[in-house]
This record gives sequence, C-alpha cells and structure tokens, in this order.
Amino acid sequence: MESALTARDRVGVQDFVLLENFTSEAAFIENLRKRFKENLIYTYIGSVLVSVNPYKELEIYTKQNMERYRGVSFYEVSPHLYAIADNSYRSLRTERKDQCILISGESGAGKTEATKKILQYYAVTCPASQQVETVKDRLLQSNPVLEAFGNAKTLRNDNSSRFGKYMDVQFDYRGAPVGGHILNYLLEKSRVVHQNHGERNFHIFYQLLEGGEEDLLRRLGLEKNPQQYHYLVKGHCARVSSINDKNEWKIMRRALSVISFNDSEDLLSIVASVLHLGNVQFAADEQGNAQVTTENQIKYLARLLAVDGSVLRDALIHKKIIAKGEELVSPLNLEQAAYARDALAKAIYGRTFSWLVNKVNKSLAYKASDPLTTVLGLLDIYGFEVFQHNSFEQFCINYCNEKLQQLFIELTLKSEQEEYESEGIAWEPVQYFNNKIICDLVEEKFKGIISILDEECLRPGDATDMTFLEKLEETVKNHPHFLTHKLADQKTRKSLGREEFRLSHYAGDVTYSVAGFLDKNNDLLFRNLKETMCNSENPIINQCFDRTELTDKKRPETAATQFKNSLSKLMEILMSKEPSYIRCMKPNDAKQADRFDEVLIRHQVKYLGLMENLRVRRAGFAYRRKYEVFLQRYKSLCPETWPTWDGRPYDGVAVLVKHLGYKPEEYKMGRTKIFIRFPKTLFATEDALEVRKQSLGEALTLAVDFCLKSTKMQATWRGFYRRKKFLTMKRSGMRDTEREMFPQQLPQFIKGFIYRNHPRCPENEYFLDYIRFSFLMNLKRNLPKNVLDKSWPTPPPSLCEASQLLRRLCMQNMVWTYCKRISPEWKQQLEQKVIASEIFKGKKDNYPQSVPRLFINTRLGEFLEKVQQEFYIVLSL
Ligand SMILES: Nc1ncnc2c1ncn2[C@@H]1O[C@H](COP(=O)(O)OP(=O)(O)OP(=O)(O)O)[C@@H](O)[C@H]1O
Repeated sequence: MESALTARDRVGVQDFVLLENFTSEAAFIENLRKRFKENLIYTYIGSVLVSVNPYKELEIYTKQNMERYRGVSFYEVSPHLYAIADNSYRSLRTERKDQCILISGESGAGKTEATKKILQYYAVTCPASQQVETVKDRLLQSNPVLEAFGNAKTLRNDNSSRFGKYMDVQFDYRGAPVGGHILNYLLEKSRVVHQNHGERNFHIFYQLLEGGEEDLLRRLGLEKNPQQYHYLVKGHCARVSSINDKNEWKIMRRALSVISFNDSEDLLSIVASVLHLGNVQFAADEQGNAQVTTENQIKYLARLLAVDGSVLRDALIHKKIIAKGEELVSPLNLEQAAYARDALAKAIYGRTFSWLVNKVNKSLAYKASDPLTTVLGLLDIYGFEVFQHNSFEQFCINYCNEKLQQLFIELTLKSEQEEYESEGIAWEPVQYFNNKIICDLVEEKFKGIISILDEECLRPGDATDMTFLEKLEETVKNHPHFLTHKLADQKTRKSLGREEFRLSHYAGDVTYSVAGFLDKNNDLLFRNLKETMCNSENPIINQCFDRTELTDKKRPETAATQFKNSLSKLMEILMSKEPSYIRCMKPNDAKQADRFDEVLIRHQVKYLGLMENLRVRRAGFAYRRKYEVFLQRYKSLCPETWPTWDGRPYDGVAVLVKHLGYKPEEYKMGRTKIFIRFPKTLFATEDALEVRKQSLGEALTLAVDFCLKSTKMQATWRGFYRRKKFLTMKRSGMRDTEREMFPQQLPQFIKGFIYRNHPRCPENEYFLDYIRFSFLMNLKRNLPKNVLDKSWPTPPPSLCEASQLLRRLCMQNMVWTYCKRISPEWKQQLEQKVIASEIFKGKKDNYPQSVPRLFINTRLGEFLEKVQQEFYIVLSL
C-alpha cells in the first residue's frame, strides 16, 4: 500500500480501502476502469487481490518481476499475483502454517491463468535441487494433461476448465516444493455427448485427430476429420483460430512423459472408444426394440475397450435389473438405447478423467515421511453462473459458491474481529448478510433441496423432474429464498416458467429449470453395461469400473450428494489453512483487449460480493500498520523522531502523530499497531513525506557522488585489493588478465547500481526499504545458530548494528547472498566472465563455485560495508 499511496492520483487507488467514497459502486468501478486503461489489472481490497483479465500479454510476469516481489513486504510493491503468492509462501515458511489461495471468478475471468502463474512463480523462486526440479516439472506439466482432458472451448472461454480444481503443493523444511496433490470437482460430463452451438467437446478429441500420428490413428480406427464423429459435431465448431490442436497435442504428449506416464496407448484407446461409441446407431425392429446398425463401430469398441463385442452389443440394447435376487432382462426402445449409449460414454470419460487425476497424483506424491512439510493449496474453481437457462450443473456450481462465500465471510470477519480484539481496540461488529440460510436451504438433511432431489431419484414409482418440483414446493414453500411459478405473486409469476424454481442467492436471483435434474443426479448406468466394463481387459477401464459396484447392496451416492460431500471435505481443508483471495473478472464478453464493459463489470462486482467485502474491510479503519513500520516510514516528518528514535516504537509514533496534528477521532493506538480511520489522514501524511523526501533525496545524491568520487574510498578500495590480491590469486589460480578485470569492472557495476536505485529514479520508491528488508532477512537466514539464539527473534534494531554484527562475524558469503538478491544480473555477468575465461575454458563444469565467489565477495563486501556505514541513515529511511 505504501507504494500505492505515492501513485494514487495517476492510476486511481491501488487499494480500494483508500477510496474516499467506499460505499459507492460507481466509484469502485471507475477506479477499476482507470487502472485497467493503464494496463494495471491488479487492485487490492485489503489483502484480497482483484484482477481484471487484460486479454493481452503484459510484460509483468518476467523473471525480473518475480525477483521484485520475492521476499518483499506485501504493501511495498504494486498489487500483483506474485505479491499474494510471495506473502503466502513467506507465512508458510515463517509461521509454518498451511496456506491456501482461493481463486474465483466467472468463466474466462483468468482463474486458470492466475493459478499457472503462481505455480511458475514458485517454480522460479523456491529453492531447487535435482529432486525438486522433477517435482516442479511435474507440477507444471500436470496442467497440459488435465487441460487436454478437462478443458473445452465454450462461448465464454476458448480454454474453459470444465471441472473444479484444488491443488496442494507440499514444501519441505527448506521451503522447496517436494510434492503435490490434486482434487477434482464435478467434471461437466454432459459435454462428452452434447455441446451447445459454438462450443466444442473436450480438447483431447480434437488434439488426437489433428495431431495423432497416422499409425496411431489407424490402430485406433480413427479418421482425421472431426466431422466424422457425432460427438464432435453438435456444436458445429471443430476448428477455432485461437486453438492449435496439433501443437497442443505435442505439448500434451511431452507432458505425459514428464509425469512418467507409460499407459498412454491404453488411455488413447479409451478416448477413441468414446468417439466410436458416439457413432453407434440404432434402428427399431418390428416390436419397436432397438437394434445396433453400425457393426463396424462395435468391432472397434470391442478391441479398444478390450471387451467381448457381442456382449457389448447386447448390453447397449438391453436393460438388466436384479429384483429379489432374480435377473430380469428387457429390451430397450430407440430412445432408451441412445440414452444407455450416451450414459456409457459419459461414465467412461468421467471415470477415466478421475483415474487420470489419480495418476498425476501418484507422480506428484512426496514419498518421504517428513513431519516438517507444509502445504499451500490453490483453489481454481468455477464462479457464480447465471445463464438464461440454468440447469443442474449451475445449481451445483452456485451452491459451491454459496459455501465459499460463507467461508470467506466467516474467515474475513473473524480475522478482522480477532485483530481488533488482540489490539485492544473497540469495534462495532459490522452487519453483513449471512448466507447460511441459503446453504441450509440447499444442503440440510431431509428438508434441503439436495435431500428432496435424492428422495425423488431413489423412490420407487414414476418420479419425474416435475414431481421433484412439486415436492420442493411442498417442503420449502415458506422459505424466503425460494420461489416457483405456483408460489409467486402475480407480478413475479410472469418471469417464472412452470418447470422452474428461483433461488435468491447471496449474489442475486437465479432461476433454474428442473429439466434433467433427476437424470443428472441419478447418473445411471444400466447394470449390464457396468458388468461389461468390469470385464474389460483394458487396464485403465478395469480400474475405473470396480466389480464391488455390482455386489454392493448400498445404493450408490447421487451426483448431488457426492458433490455436497466433496464440498464439505473441501471446506474442512480450507478451514485448516490460512486463506488468501484472488477475485478474477473479465472486462468484456468478446475476449478483446482494452475493452471495459461497465455493465459486465458491475455484474461481476455484484456476484463476487466485492462491495460487501470492501464494506467489511472498511468497517473499522482504512489503514493499520505495526508501530515499527509506521515510524520507519514517516519518522523523517518529525524532528524528534528523525533520524533515529531511541525509545519504544509506540512512543515514537505517539510523538510523531501529535507533531502531525492527528485528531483523536482520526486514529487509534492498539497494542502493536496504529489504526487510521480515514484515507485522507493518511494521504496528507504521505504528501508531507513526498516533500520531505525530495530534500533528503538531494542530500543523498550529493552523498553518493561524494562517496563514489572520494579519494578516500578509492584508496580503501585499492588498499584492500592489494592486500587480498596475492591470497585470492593463489586460491583461485587466476592469471594476470583475469585479475585485472575485476577492479575495473566492479565499481562500474556498483556505480550503475547505485544510480539506478537512486531516489530520483522513479523505481526507487520501494528500493531503500527493500535493501533493509532483504538485508535483515539474509541476516536471519545466514547467521549461525549460536548467534541466532542471542540476537533472534529480536532482529538487530538498526542497520548499523547489523553491519557491525556482520563485520564481526566476517560473513562475506552473506554479503554475497545479499548482493545476489538485489541484483541477480550481477552474479550472472560476473560468473559468465569468469567461466568464459581461459582458466575455466568456457565450461561451467570447470568452474569451482567457491573460488571466484570469494574473490567477488571480498570486494562487494568491503564496498557494501562502506556504503552501509556512510549511508545508514539514508538506508533506514
Ligand atoms: N493475466 C493474463 N494475461 C493475459 N491473458 C490472460 C490473463 N488471464 C487470462 N487471460 C486470457 O483469458 C483467457 C481465459 O482465462 P482462463 O482460462 O484463466 O479463465 P478461467 O477463469 O480459468 O475460465 P474457466 O472458468 O472457463 O476455466 C486465457 O486463455 C487468456 O487468453
């Protein structure tokens, strides 16, 4: 936020809590729009990150940018995914508490991209080793595989995830990623057999046809042309310019090999079998019973699924029921046979997808039993969905969002409340809409919608979608969040069909059509088809269809109940972790860059509950900071606290705010933090700091110039160099030419570095604190145990002391780490020069890590010590 304060006028506020008019939706949207126009797609609401999909590549995901966010205090840098990622990672490391990042938003808002970018951030910035590299690769490579099988082109997103995903990344005691685990939720199986106009089936089908080698396609009995397959023509959308199936196929195949996948031929046989299944056709005989007319398909299916062809043919046109221990087989009519075929296709695909997730999990599993691992979870799950026609899937998805909202409100309010309590600050708890009432309406035992739906699915007799609706009307008719055509008053009735019900969700009203609810909830596969699959010799099918299903007397769980149970487990997982939130939004429906559709944004602000979120965050105070941090930033504004304050930070802040003329109603002093009620108080302080910094900046310029030019320093440098030259040369075995290179090169680097980060340079806003912070962090990390005991957890109070400590310990290597953190390019440039030199003959392998490092360290160490001594006042600005 501190960096946000400086940039506030140009680009709106970087944190919505600083909006003066925080209850105004228009002001909220205007702030988003202003920032979006400047390609500033991230904005905070406190610690929640709001992201607007730019629909274009921005230069904000580079390695340099990752370094910028690494180990840096959340508030010091501009809002970014990396700040959230880094903050969670640091809490994980320092507090050893499991974390989770919840990413939500509607389809196409950028959830999956955000998840991938966070994973990449960890892959680049976390400690590495050979084993860790393998895990990182697998974590990253699991994506193309799961996307091929679980993503599809929809009207809203060309690469839409059609399942919910929760991914745990496990870190060892060093903070290196060592394993992972994925949980998947509610794959949209209906897409296998049907797609809306303009949409496609799952990517894998097109990838296989487009990219599969001829030999492979021949073995699978497939033709290259997607138009040949009934399951691929429903959406009339085989080719899409933004999707390169051939390329994606290659990426997917490579990814399969990284996650040690040896059964790809069996897997692809299953994919092909679904396509063949879609082409199985029926004709009615004289009695109206269905007969298979496409023998060829049965032949392929028998081979690919490794089942008996005639048994499969029979199973597709008959229904077997076991009643009172007796088997009853009855023929199916055309409609029933088509239903059975599609149910089989969905079951095969859905179960294979779950099998695939398991397979990925096996490859990601961390085998060592290590009690010190910590976990960071990433939840990339569907946001609220409101279409013109909402069906069973939207009902489940919106129910999931109700649960997540409940968790969010509970945790956010809880943490706000806890903070005020622990700080001893009086606070009126904020009133908010508790959506428990809606969650109960959906999930309550016996009386909830899911229970009533299950009851209809499982009861004997002729249950239909309409009888389900009637039961609903009977049971929950008085519920304030439930409405049907029959229950509505005359005015509202017009907007409701007879087969519809409406739920007043926390985010708004959604009308659902009951058509298909029973079928989808039952997810029924006839027994004889199940038996046939259980006898399959395809090892994957064999694992997907377990024989115990046939003997199990218990009725299988319905789809809604399965979903409800898995959500309840998910809530438990999330509750046990410390959450961070990313709220994604899409700026327009046309997937276009630089287009900000205000109506669409307003809709999302509402459905993501952002105004409510801001209201809760602003209910008390707009800004709060630890006394140390506040004093550090603003101490130069008061003669008594500048340049150093020797007393308690609490007293220092008290003196400072008195000097600044804060009125009592503008702030409160807690136990460890100051709380400022209004943004304007903070802005005024910030403006004063700006003025002050300018004069200090000029002083610093002079000082830096003086230092760099001073003969004293050059003499020290030369003296130091001479003293160490002989020794270093001996150790490193360097020749004359190499020796000469460093003293000339190094000051240049340093000079450039100092100037680049000089207060007049626009980037310098965060720099000085960054130096301090990383210096202390390194100190903490690198100090030997016995020293740590004495000086830690209380960090050295000033840089000057830290610097003395450093000198006393002669920890030159630490200085090296310090330099490396600030500017990785230094290290690279210097090392490359050394590697390229004659001694190491251009080969990295010949390059002994320790020798040139020592050589470089001594120089940088000496120099930095000088800088720290001379500029400690400025550095602790
Ligand atoms: N940060 C970003 N920078 C550039 N483009 C982006 C970014 N985020 C998203 N996009 C673009 O938007 C598209 C949709 O994003 P993404 O697939 O992450 O959405 P989603 O929220 O996961 O959608 P769904 O729920 O349908 O899976 C991406 O394919 C990409 O083209």
